[in-house]
Amino acid sequence: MALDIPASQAPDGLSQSFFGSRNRKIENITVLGAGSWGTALAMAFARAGLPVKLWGRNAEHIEDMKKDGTNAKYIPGVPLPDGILPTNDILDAVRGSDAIFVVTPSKAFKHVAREIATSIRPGTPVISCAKGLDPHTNGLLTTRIKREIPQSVPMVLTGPSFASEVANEQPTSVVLAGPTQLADALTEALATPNFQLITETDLVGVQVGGIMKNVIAIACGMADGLGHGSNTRASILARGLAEAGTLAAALGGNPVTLLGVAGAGDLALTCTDAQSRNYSFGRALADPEMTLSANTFEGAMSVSKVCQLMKALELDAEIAPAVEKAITGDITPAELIDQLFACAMSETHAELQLTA
Ligand SMILES: NC(=O)C1=CN([C@@H]2O[C@H](COP(=O)(O)OP(=O)(O)OC[C@H]3O[C@@H](n4cnc5c(N)ncnc54)[C@H](O)[C@@H]3O)[C@@H](O)[C@H]2O)C=CC1
Ligand SMILES: O=C(CO)COP(=O)(O)O
Repeated sequence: MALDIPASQAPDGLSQSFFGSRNRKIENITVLGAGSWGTALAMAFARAGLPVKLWGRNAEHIEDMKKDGTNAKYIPGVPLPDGILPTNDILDAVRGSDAIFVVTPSKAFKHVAREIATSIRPGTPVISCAKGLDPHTNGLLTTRIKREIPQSVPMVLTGPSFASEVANEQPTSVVLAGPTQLADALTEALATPNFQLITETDLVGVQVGGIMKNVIAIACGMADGLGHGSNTRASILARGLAEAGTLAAALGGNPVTLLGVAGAGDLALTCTDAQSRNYSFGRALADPEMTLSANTFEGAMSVSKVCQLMKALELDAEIAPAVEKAITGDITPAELIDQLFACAMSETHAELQLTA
């Protein structure tokens, strides 16, 4: 297995080159991926007053969006604000862009990054908004961005943010991680009272928070689907936070980051709310009568990769391996709960270690 572990911070020089001698500002935005999260983000950015090109791969879907003035498939009932230009031409979408948000599922990152690589200006922020691992390497998505588009500045947008709530202007805070000067400039351009951006420099910690909350939410969904109580769910959630902390530290991130919006915040959201597709996926494993309408389950896609990564890093893990086994059918959801509550918790797992 190829291990591809990051530090992924852009060299200072590149983010400096964004501002450069022509004093570039954030004046236009590109969003790649016209699913639920891409569309909700495009709406938030357009409400901040910036023109947004919203690219989707399906030409018919894009034509429907232009005709109807809404994304009926993913965000029904919410009109697209002025300033959003849906397009099916990915190169036109990224050419001349000041910031590119990649909002496809993780599995598409390599292909999308390769397609746009030669059309990106040096120093342009390319911001991962997905919450999974690169399936080709088990590495972080910022590492993939850097590899495919070396002249770009990889960044991350993550945190507790159901797309439909952002689209409906519910007050929301997300984290924007990357070099400080660029993160500040993007925050100034994009934040509104109902869509706040918190800047952060720990690219590794925030990505691990987003990846792991999806895996832990599947376990919480199983517990709830079996009819267990809030105690059970809270225990899995807290132990999942610790498991995420060990992974973040091993990859060079700071476990303290996991206590913030992009860790504990997103876990609290995803592990307790039926709006979450990952939580619902777990519930459906425990309750075969339940049907699922969505089809993006990042936690289910990434759990085996997370397990391989943790094994390669010689980390103890309880929840991710149990979730993997429950998905492959090696254990039942009831056995998952038995396993998690039978195993004696080591000190590392009992507490989130607060030093990197
Ligand atoms: N929906 C949400 O509330 C949030 C989602 N996210 C993350 O955003 C990412 C995208 O999720 P959603 O937009 O929710 O999924 P979605 O299922 O609503 O939409 C996915 C979009 O990606 C497109 N797509 C799929 N495969 C592709 C490929 N190979 N190339 C190009 N486009 C492709 C689909 O056509 C669709 O437009 C995921 O990593 C998810 O974890 C993060 C925060 C919130
Ligand atoms: O990431 C999300 C909210 O922060 C969305 O979670 P799901 O992918 O589980 O729906």
